[in-house]
Amino acid sequence: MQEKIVTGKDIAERMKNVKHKIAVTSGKGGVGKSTVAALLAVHYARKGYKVGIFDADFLGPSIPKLFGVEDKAKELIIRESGVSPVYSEKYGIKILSIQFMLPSKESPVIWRGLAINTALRSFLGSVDWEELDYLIFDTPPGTGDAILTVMDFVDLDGLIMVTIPQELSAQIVEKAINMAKKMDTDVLGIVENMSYFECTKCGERYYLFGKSRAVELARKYDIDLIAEIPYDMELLDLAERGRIEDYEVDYFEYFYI
Ligand SMILES: Nc1ncnc2c1ncn2[C@@H]1O[C@H](COP(=O)(O)OP(=O)(O)OP(=O)(O)O)[C@@H](O)[C@H]1O
Repeated sequence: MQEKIVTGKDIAERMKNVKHKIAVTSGKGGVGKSTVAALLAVHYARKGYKVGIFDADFLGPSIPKLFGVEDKAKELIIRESGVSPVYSEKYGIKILSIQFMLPSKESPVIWRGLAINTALRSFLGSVDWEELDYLIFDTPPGTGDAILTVMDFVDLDGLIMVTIPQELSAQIVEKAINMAKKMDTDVLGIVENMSYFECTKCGERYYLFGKSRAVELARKYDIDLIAEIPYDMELLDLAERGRIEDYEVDYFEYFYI
């Protein structure tokens, strides 16, 4: 049987009842991009909006783990009309991840290039989100195929760039900002993660990774610095236990989209 090729029109049809679409990306891997995408989704969900997360991070899909829904793949409902996402426990955030398509959570994803592009398009064209106020895309780090495909096929409100206070991370974010410009996609803001660690006993701040370039980047490109998130053991603990929805601090209080 020949597989149907998903077109931009099919994807636009899927997205037509999604009001806002925001992609979260980063320069380097492991800087907390998925965590930021999850916290943004929780922020909107707490305000009563209908929210979805599309985990398009083919290299390290971690959204299901953050929300404790790794074992819910079997609950995915595949109908003629499309794939229905699973729901997070506390706020009913709709979640779809590449991880749900893997035989086990330890399975690596070894697709690349064209295969990533094709698989991503096929997902984008088959998920039945119904109505959403916000759809957050967690994309792989860097300026690779997945983010380009998302920018090509989805009419995004824009990108949020996540960085840490490290020269290499800032450099790659700068590249990503320039890529977004070339693709005519707005950068909604920069989030600096793991900015500092605050001692819970004496309140002193330690700048673990050194000098921040987030403020400089924000100024240079006239982009908002949305948040500076500290290294927080409670956040780490909740993330590890799949309870990110229980983390109470809201770093997006002053972010309006
Ligand atoms: N502010 C923070 N405080 C403490 N731990 C954090 C913080 N942000 C992220 N982490 C932890 O750091 C690790 C990496 O975070 P995360 O998976 O969100 O990064 P990522 O950039 O999405 O990684 P990848 O490149 O694999 O997609 C996770 O264990 C996460 O719980």
